[in-house]
Amino acid sequence: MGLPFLKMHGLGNDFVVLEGRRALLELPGDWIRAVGDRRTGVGFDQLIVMEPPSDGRADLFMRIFNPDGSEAGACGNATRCIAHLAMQAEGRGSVTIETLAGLLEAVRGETGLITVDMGPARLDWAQIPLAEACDTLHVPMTVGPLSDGVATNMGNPHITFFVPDAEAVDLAALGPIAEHHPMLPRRANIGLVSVRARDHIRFRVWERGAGITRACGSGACAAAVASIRRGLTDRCLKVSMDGGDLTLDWRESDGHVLMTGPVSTSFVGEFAGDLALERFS
Ligand SMILES: N[C@@H](CCC[C@H](N)C(=O)O)C(=O)O
Repeated sequence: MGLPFLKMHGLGNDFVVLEGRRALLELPGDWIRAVGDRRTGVGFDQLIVMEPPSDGRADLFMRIFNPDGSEAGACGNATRCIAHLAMQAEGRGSVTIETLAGLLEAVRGETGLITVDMGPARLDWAQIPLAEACDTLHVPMTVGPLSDGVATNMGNPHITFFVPDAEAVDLAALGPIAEHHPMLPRRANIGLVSVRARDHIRFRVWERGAGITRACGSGACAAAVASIRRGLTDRCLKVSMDGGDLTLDWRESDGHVLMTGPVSTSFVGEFAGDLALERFS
């Protein structure tokens, strides 16, 4: 039996989306890695499985896998994509999505862009988590020219480094070293920020378990929070990535980060693979 999938992306950060609400999908790690590898499979930055929610307040649960088979707690760009699918199916303008990191509320604005409340930025060293107690505004970790980073947990761990010119940094070489640095017991997504104005930053990312991607929603949240904490930008700003722009707002009243951006559907496909499917009763 074939397994249908949707290929979607948010600003070029691309996803294979599977329907797992009627039948529990048992996805072997080897299968995830083979499908995620662009040389052997359809390829993705993240594999997203829609599952039934465990919390009655949520419309659905979103499970997130990286192409190396690891599971992530948050994915901002995919949250917009899944929110779009759920809103379209229900004919509604807002939905609540459950993730490993918590409940995320999403609304479609008049322009068609989707805003997700990505929840609070977690800033304590143990919440990131880091290997030892330190000030997360100045993480004692150096990788080549990258140092004095800012650590943020947005449901997943991020280290943001400020550099004069993000384009000039060899992220392909430095990203994997930083991702596996001993300060990061659960690894981390590695971001580079160059500040362009009080309301605009340039952001490049090396994603944990995925490598360089064209955009990272949770990384954009972390980059915005880091820039604001350092006093380099205002609380509402544009984050420009290789794949396009997101608008970020770190709300003062509750410390939640609001992320606004677009959603795209690329194509519908079907895996012919022999996956174990366990029917819900
Ligand atoms: N693309 C994502 C982040 C995906 C998860 C990340 N690689 C991790 O392991 O934490 C986004 O848009 O936020």
